[in-house]
Amino acid sequence: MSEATIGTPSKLADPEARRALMSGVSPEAGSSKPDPILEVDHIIRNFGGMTAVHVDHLEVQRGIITALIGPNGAGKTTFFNLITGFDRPSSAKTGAHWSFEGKKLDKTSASSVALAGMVRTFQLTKSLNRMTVMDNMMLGARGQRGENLLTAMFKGTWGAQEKEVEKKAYELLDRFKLYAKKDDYAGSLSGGQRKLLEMARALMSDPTMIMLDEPMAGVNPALTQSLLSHIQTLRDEGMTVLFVEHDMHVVRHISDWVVVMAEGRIVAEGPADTVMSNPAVIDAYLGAHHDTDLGDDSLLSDEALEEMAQEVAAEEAEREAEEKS
Ligand SMILES: Nc1ncnc2c1ncn2[C@@H]1O[C@H](COP(=O)(O)OP(=O)(O)OP(=O)(O)O)[C@@H](O)[C@H]1O
Repeated sequence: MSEATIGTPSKLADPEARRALMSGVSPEAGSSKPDPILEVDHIIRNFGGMTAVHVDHLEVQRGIITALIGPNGAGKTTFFNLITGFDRPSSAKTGAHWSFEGKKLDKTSASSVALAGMVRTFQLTKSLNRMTVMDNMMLGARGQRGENLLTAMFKGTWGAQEKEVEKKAYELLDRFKLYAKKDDYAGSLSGGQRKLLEMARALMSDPTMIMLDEPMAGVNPALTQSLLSHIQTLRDEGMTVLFVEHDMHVVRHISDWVVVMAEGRIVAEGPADTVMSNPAVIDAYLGAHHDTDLGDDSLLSDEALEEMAQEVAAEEAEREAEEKS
């Protein structure tokens, strides 16, 4: 089992080791993983008569970056909400189960999920915008593994604890290039800096797995590279990363494994290239009238365009021949 420790490289920092680890995994929805950190069974969420999520089985491999993709409305955010305890499955009483590090999380509150080591980033809300960067970081510690800290306050050991937490906050702000902004209001940060703060804040609780909901949304190109390398560094230090992202170039660039959702269900899994050429995945995106660029620029090559033109011409010729006969 690999431990996520800042600064210590994991054996999965080696791309070859990651490829070898996942090479035996079947690229099918719900496939078994060599060492799953998260296992989900029979999670269904209905809103009125509509089923937003219906996941029969999913395993997330420890120590790698897994992307959760799918067209708009596929159920990705609802699924994140369910497994992190921010929503309850409609199937709670009919067999919904999920476990993290082998520990059952059914019926668990969001704070207990975070306490177990699975944290998600949150967009900065209005009230968080009105707080300083440093206060946001301190809240990260309180909101996540806060019980210990609150107990410490009452026991009078708060001072020592707070210093330790402050030290960690400074280290993370330094690492995410936000130290100079520590006394600024979070609301004054740029889109990319806010994403960095969301990530840094989530790390205050020393998670084993971090869940990122669209980490690149609203980030300018200059900071995109920095965010991507932060995510890769976390993985290289042993953390498990699960992220939702619409930008397929980003998905192809950093994912070790991709899980595809459509209409609430997992429809495919596998390495990015395999998944994005899977007809079921292309259908899911086209069926959702989604004009997402699947990030494969070769699809736009002259040869590909020529091939498409030839196919169209052949179909037309066939139709004309049928009409004449
Ligand atoms: N609280 C709610 N009440 C009713 N319907 C909801 C609610 N939350 C989500 N839905 C519906 O559930 C479906 C899945 O939504 P969800 O936001 O999880 O999809 P998504 O894959 O995250 O989409 P996007 O990529 O656009 O963010 C959608 O049809 C959405 O309208």
